[in-house]
Amino acid sequence: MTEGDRMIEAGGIPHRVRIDGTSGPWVVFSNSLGCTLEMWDEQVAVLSAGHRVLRYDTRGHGGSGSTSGPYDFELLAGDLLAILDAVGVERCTLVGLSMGGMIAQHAALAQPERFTGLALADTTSHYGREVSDFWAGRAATALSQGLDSIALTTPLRWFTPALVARNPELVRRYQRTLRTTNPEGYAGCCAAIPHIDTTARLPAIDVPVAVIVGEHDPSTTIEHARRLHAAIAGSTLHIIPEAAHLSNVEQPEHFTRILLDLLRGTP
Ligand SMILES: O=C(O)CC1=CCC(=O)O1
Repeated sequence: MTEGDRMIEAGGIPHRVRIDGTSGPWVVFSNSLGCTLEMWDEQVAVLSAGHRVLRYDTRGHGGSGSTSGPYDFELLAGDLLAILDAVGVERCTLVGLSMGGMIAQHAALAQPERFTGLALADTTSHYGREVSDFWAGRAATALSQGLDSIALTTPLRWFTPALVARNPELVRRYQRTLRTTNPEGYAGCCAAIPHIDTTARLPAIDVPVAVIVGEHDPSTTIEHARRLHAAIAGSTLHIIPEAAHLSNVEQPEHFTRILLDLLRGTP
């Protein structure tokens, strides 16, 4: 826990929540697998002047509680909506990256009146069947051995080789977070990810949406972003050069500019 964090009961477990900014419209952030609310530090530093910003650790991550899996996106989006209820956030722009983008899609489809805009970054609405074994293997490894071996290789999907060479300390920081993620929570989320299947329901979203993807994202590729963009009439597509999966961390200024543009266009 850092000063400013608070624990909020949602979905039957405590969630670590942090709120920055004192006035303005709400912006809410949902983290990706194996990361924590700290992944948004660079965006929050800018947006909290003029917005109230809420971020939280997803179930099984960081300082939030965990339950045994498997999880699904109804559960994870339900946690987010319960946090919004508990804090009193009636309407907000919702930003999610990767798993957080999958949670954001489910939250927006469940309670569309609540969201004035969405940023769906490095995420997808559907995976092919071929990824099921990959995610089942990750879950099994996490439960049987912990996150050490996953933490060695995963950041090579999160960051480009150039970033790994330029800023090894940042990479080590993300590896530490991943290594200390609760194996039960990580595996629970791995069970949800391959079942994402929102494509057919996305046309119902009728608020401004920024679809964002790192040019070199090997996990949720440009093709996944194009599918999201094609399915949501009010969306714009942003391909961020020199970024892999964690495009907001690798190219924070570019990513934040896209969010500022989105926020300017939302009611
Ligand atoms: O962790 C990864 O390798 C990539 C990823 C896919 C879904 C997610 O949240 O992270």
